Amino acid sequence: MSRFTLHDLAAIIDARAAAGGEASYTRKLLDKGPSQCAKKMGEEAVETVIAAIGEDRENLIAESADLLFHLLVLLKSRDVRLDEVEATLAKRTGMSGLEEKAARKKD
Ligand SMILES: N=c1c2ncn([C@@H]3O[C@H](COP(=O)(O)OP(=O)(O)OP(=O)(O)O)[C@@H](O)[C@H]3O)c2ncn1[C@@H]1O[C@H](COP(=O)(O)O)[C@@H](O)[C@H]1O
Repeated sequence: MSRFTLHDLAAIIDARAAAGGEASYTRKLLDKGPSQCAKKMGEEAVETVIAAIGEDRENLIAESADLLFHLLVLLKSRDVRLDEVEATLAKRTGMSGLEEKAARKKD
């Protein structure tokens, strides 16, 4: 079985966004606009933090899945593609986190 990736999930989100009329969770959330998508992603981020602090490994995995899904929906709501985020990450490879932070402060 081939590996399911975030790109596969982003493609499903694209398809739901393009599908006319029929109700889907993704489409309903996108129809509420970027602010609601951001609010929902914020909730999922908090739930992920709580799961991490609670040391419940299975819950952390489940909440992380919710968080990544809602991040992709949020990016879609602002027409940002996953590969654009990946390109930014790629530019940072070979640079330490501390160097990256210093470089950002100069911008
Ligand atoms: N990966 C996900 C996924 N992860 C989480 N969720 C939904 O995100 C919601 C999480 O919200 P909460 O945990 O806060 O629960 P809730 O109370 O039901 O949410 P709200 O009513 O507050 O919005 C739940 O309704 C989950 O079902 C997801 N919904 C969809 N997907 C993927 O998107 C595809 C398309 O889904 P639809 O758009 O529903 O067809 C699916 O096949 C999946 O691959």
